[in-house]
Amino acid sequence: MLPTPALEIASLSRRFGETVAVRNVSLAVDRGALLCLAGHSGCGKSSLLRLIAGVDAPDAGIIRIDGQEVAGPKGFVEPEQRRIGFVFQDYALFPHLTVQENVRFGLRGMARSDAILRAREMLDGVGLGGHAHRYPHELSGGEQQRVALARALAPSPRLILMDEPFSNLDRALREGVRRDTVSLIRELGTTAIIVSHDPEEALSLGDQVVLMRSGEIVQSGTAYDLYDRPNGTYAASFFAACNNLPGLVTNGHIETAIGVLPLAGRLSDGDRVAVLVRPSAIDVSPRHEGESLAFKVTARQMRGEMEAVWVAIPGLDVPLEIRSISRLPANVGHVAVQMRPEQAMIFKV
Ligand SMILES: Nc1ncnc2c1ncn2[C@@H]1O[C@H](COP(=O)(O)OP(=O)(O)OP(=O)(O)O)[C@@H](O)[C@H]1O
Repeated sequence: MLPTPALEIASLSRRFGETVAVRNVSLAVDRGALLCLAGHSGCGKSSLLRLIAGVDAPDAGIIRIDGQEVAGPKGFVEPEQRRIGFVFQDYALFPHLTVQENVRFGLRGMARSDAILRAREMLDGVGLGGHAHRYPHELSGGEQQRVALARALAPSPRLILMDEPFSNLDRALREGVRRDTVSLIRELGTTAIIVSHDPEEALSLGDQVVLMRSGEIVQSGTAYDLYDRPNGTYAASFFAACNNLPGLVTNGHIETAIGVLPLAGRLSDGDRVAVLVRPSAIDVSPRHEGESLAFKVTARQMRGEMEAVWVAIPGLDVPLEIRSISRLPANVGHVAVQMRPEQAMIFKV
């Protein structure tokens, strides 16, 4: 028999007037797994998190935690009874309580001496053992985030929910805090759901990534599934900018403005397709004007590790964007471009 998932959601919906914030969402998260909920602002990520936490109730559908129905036809389990930890975007620390008291707040009901020991253990775990008696305003943003994490994890929740937990940190700090957070969650074996609108963060964080749009799940899978095998143009473009080339199936292959691709999937002559190619999946090399397959460079931008190059392609409305790690000569005016066929994503239109 398969193990019971830590969280199971079936056909969940929540509507606010005309707006359907969550529409027929179903998903399962294995115990100890980390799921990242990704999507643009307003797609329903926070609404879904609130339903799981129990601070809001669904109009339809079922939520089960460790096999126990917490929302659905059998009734509704109050948030305090769900044993869920929550880390808010702004951390929501109590300003008048010390760091240790903030962590102990999550341990109401435990004997005082045990709570102090547990708070100390958690603060050591997030590297803040020496800051126990400080107040939140005496901490940096990264330290406040770690206190919020320690507070949420201290009561050993069945599930931890984190709403954009890294978005208030500056870029230099974010990656380190992200790594430490994930390693602590993994060490404790806690099942976690992290909301992010940042595509790179979503790909790097979770065992499982769920992409939402207008309250619905667009695609769910590993980061590799979503990035390498998106199920449509929306998922392909969400995780990285793509060039969108119109293609036509002709004589058993796909013709585009920058070359021909072998036929993939169930397509036949005359079918129109969208060929999505990431800027990094196109090779570029110098050519002389007038040579066959020489395209004009319209702009270049040095980005350090790579260079962004835009190239005018006859038949395309917008210049083709290429990101190249090999250097082009400073005075290059025309280039040849070559897309890597295995990295082209083809969708019937
Ligand atoms: N209490 C509410 N009353 C009315 N509409 C709501 C309410 N909560 C959410 N919505 C609407 O539901 C939709 C989903 O909102 P939600 O906050 O879940 O999105 P989100 O993906 O978390 O966005 P963000 O990343 O900006 O936080 C939005 O259109 C929002 O305006």
